Amino acid sequence: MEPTDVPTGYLVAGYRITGPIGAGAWGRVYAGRSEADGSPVAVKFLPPGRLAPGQRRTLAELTRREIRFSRRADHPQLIRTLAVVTVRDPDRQALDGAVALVMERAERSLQQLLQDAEPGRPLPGAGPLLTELCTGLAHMHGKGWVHGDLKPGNVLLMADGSVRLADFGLTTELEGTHAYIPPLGSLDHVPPEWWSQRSGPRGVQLRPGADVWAFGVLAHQVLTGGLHPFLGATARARGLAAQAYARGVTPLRLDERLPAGWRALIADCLAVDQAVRPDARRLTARLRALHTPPPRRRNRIGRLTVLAAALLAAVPAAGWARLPGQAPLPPPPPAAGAGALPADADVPAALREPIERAARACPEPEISPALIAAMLKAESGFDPAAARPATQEYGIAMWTPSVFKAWAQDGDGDGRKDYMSAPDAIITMGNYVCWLDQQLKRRGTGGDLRELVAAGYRTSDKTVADAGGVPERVRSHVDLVLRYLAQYGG
Ligand SMILES: Nc1ncnc2c1ncn2[C@@H]1O[C@H](COP(=O)(O)OP(=O)(O)OP(=O)(O)O)[C@@H](O)[C@H]1O
Repeated sequence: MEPTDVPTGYLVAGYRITGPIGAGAWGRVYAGRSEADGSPVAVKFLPPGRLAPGQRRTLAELTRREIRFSRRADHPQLIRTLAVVTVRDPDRQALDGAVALVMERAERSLQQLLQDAEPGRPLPGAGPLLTELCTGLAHMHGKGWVHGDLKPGNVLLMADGSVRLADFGLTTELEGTHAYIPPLGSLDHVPPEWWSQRSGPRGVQLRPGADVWAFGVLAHQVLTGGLHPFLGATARARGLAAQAYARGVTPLRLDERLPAGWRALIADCLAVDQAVRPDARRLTARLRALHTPPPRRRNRIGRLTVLAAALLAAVPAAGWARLPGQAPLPPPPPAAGAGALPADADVPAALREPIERAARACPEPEISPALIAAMLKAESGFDPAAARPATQEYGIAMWTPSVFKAWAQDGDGDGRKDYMSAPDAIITMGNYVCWLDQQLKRRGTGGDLRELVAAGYRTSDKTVADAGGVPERVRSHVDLVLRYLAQYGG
């Protein structure tokens, strides 16, 4: 195919090209800047080129899909397309008629990150990265779309650390239970059913389970510094190994360093029968739970802590000890009385144990009993029956029921997860603010993390990160939390 060489300084749709980023099978991507405000962009040129008829048809189909889905993609984890134009430049034949897709610019791709990774070790921030990615996938599936080409090269990492799913050239819309795409894809990430399918006039059939399979492969790569779950020197050999597993000839052999929870999640994604692969929404909830420490019963803490200390001492360099997504290693025990709420604090006696338990479950030092107590007092004045129906906030921690559902923990051990139960609401709050704290650290948002967490609980981690600190509209609430925090010795 004729390459689309775009010179530095070239102007397209108000964006000035500043240099090449990379090339894919069908197009080239360049860095650029907006002439209006200097903001960085990436511009993908899909060439008009002189192609063989079959190639031309495929390119036209990919371009049509890319334009269609890029324009409609509207989610924080899907790359945003700012403009789509057809280049008109009769003086440059190779460019005249090319389609230029102007997108927000990422810092690098997951593919690049994996190339530099140490085999066997999880990438830093692996758990939150996979969770964010899965949120984007769940959004697409919720709309009835299948991405169709999920692979590390199509997962982009932004300057603020957030993740975007990109490249909608093979994205398609479900018609009933199936969709159709041209018979293309990354051999390393296509599911086993892809290999055995005959391509009909509309291409090959696709279901959301294909994306879930690809996610399982990708999760294995992210959690093991790039190792593919199926062994082989080439993508085709790995594809054959995946097919042998699907036929029951060989068992699934995931990297043995993977902790049990992650191993089970990946194995579920790599189920041979695509009907039993988990859906992306459930997967997101499982991912969240995997990289936030679960609450523990008080009488088990001593035993678990001894075990954790032994494990930490035995595998200090294994990499897993630092994986944010790994729950099994509990934090070290608090020294007697350390972190406990002052005896004379106005925290109701019945709430002290769940508050201290919630804080202990989080390895982040900012998430102390004093902070959780201060947040609860500012939220509801410690009233388990509090309700603000106008804003859909209920219970002692003022949970919005739909948000609570995604994070819910059973704090009182009655087998139910109920935001009107104070222990359930408090333990879930601890779980959520622990994740918030980790997200804010990962995004590098500057400021006092306790303030940021209190603000994030009222808004979201993204709102706080975008504001670069406490957003003005929650300032007075955060000040209240800080006042109570000081009273509780925090
Ligand atoms: N919005 C973006 N910001 C920064 N880099 C990008 C952006 N979009 C794509 N890239 C990078 O540009 C390069 C080419 O991307 P492109 O989507 O054309 O191909 P690919 O996904 O690498 O391969 P293929 O076309 O075979 O799927 C890749 O390295 C990709 O990470």
